[in-house]
Order: sequence, then C-alpha cells, then structure tokens
Amino acid sequence: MSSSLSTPVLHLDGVVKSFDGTRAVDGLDLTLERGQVLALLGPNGAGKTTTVEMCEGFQRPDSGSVRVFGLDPVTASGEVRARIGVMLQGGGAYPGSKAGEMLDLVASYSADPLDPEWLLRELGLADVTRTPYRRLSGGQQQRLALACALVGRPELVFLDEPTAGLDAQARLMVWELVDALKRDGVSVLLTTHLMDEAEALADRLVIIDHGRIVAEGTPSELTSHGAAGRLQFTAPAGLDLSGLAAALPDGYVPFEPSPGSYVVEGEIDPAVLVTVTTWCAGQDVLATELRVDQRRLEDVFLDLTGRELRG
Ligand SMILES: Nc1ncnc2c1ncn2[C@@H]1O[C@H](COP(=O)(O)OP(=O)(O)OP(=O)(O)O)[C@@H](O)[C@H]1O
Repeated sequence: MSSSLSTPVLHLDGVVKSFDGTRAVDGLDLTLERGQVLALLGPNGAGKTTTVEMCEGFQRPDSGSVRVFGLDPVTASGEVRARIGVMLQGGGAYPGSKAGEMLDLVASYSADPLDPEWLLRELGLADVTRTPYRRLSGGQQQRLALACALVGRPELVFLDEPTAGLDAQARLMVWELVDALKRDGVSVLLTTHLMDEAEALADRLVIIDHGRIVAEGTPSELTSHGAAGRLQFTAPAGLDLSGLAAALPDGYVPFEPSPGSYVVEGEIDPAVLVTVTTWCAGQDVLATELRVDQRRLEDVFLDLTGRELRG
C-alpha cells in the first residue's frame, strides 16, 4: 500500500467543477480521516453527487485536487477502485441473475472478500439468495447494492443515501452494519437527506449548498450554534429572578415573557437544569410544565440554506 496511516483517506483541495457554465462544486475543501464517518448534507442540487463522483474517479475536477489514499482517483483508478466500495443504485445488475450469484461474482474480484453468506444474513437477505434481481423489492435491491459495496472489504466506502426507501427495521440493519464497519476502521463518506441518520452515524457533518461548505462540525457542535436551546417552566407570576441569574453561568439570563411563564435560553445541559430546579426549591416554588427544547440539526440546516433538507 502506497499511503501511510497518517495520510487522510480523502482530501479535496479547492475543487471546482462546472457544467455548462454552472458551478456544481465551487472551491470545496474536504478531509476524511481513517476510520471516520463523514456525512455530506445539502439540499437538492447542492453538489453532493458531483463531489462523490469526483472522489470515485468518475468525474475529473476542472481545478483543485482530489486525492484518495493520497492518489489521484482518475489517473490511479485501478488502485483506488480496488480499495473503495461504491454503492451503485441498480447499476451493473443483470436483471435475471440471482442475488447470491451477483454477490459471489463481486466477491470473486477481491483477494480477501467477506463471506457473502454472512453478509446476506447481516442485511436480512438470506431468504432471497436464489431470487432473481428483478424480483427483489426496492429495499432488497438497495441492501444488495450495499452488500456489493462492502464484500471486497474496502478501506473507504461511499454510501449514497443508503437507507432511502427502506422501512425502519431495514434501516436499523444498515445502521448497525455501518457501525460495525466503523469499529473495523473502515472510513465512510455518506450522503443523506436524513438528519437522524447523519446524527446517528457520522463523526462529522459537512453541510454544502451551491457547491460550497456552509457549515461543518460534529453534530453537537452544529446544533450548539446560536441559541442552542431553551428551558421553559411555569410557576407563580412575578418571581424575582435576580438570584437565579446569579446562580446560572455567565450568559444565561432568565426572563418571564408572560406572567407565570419563565424561560432560560442557551445550551441547556444537566447542570443548568439542576441550577434552575434547585433555585425553585430554595424559593419554595414548584416549577410545572418544565420543558427543554434542544435546537435540532434541521433548524441549523434551515437557517444556513433557507431550505428544508428534502427540497
Ligand atoms: N452531468 C451533468 N450535466 C449538467 N449538469 C449537471 C450534471 N451533473 C450535475 N449537474 C448540475 O450540477 C448541480 C449539482 O448537482 P448534484 O447532482 O451534484 O447535486 P446533489 O447535491 O447530489 O443533488 P441531489 O440531492 O438532488 O442528488 C445541479 O445544478 C445539477 O443540475
């Protein structure tokens, strides 16, 4: 292997790609370290697929550089493709071939494949091994595509909306498998429209819009931007809040937006919650209807792009 352990598995530097004068990707910098799951999020047309296709070597950037294991995925496509797993949606399938045969064929290209039978079981496909591809349900085809991407023990896997259209049980199977990959040190670039999926699987999220990064960080870093959350409770009207303000960390100012309704804004961690309830107890006040609202990733996304995730 020509890349050292410290070389990022994926490194994009100032990547630009235009189609007919429109910039699909507009100066993108991206790094994926070994063993990390990075989720690429963005509204429709943000440039996710174009980015992934350049990483896979299917598209060439107009300018900037794309390196996979330190290699150019276009000029060193043979070596790069032997070490990556790509989930193709129905791509390359002969409609008449059976699910098990297809996976065996893909496994035969690899020097040290995973056991196809085990993989089919893990993905809930053991009962359809002999079923022709065209007879599989959409969800089964999707999981077979995932199995084909993984059977060669790739070091880096590209998962493009891996659970789109799957029911809750199948989605959980896929999530568990991605977790297992991560424990084995496999790196994953995931594109998804599902915030809960990104939060559950990704170490780091990159939100792109118009081909540019608009925010990046861990899920908790992103959700703690701006007003991270609020704590609300009901108690007798007109309480003197100066003692509570003094007890709370700097930057938290309790207020009473309407008589008897109290609010504390900021990141509400367990310590803040205890401070508020302890202060109430000290005042001999019973706080009722106590509620903590965390800022969700959906809210961050909407603020940044002005659009819902699914456009
Ligand atoms: N082969 C192509 N020819 C012309 N325009 C293209 C081509 N591929 C992508 N584009 C354009 O580039 C922009 C980015 O598209 P891309 O498919 O990368 O976005 P995306 O984030 O993957 O969107 P989606 O979530 O809808 O799949 C869009 O405006 C799209 O129309």
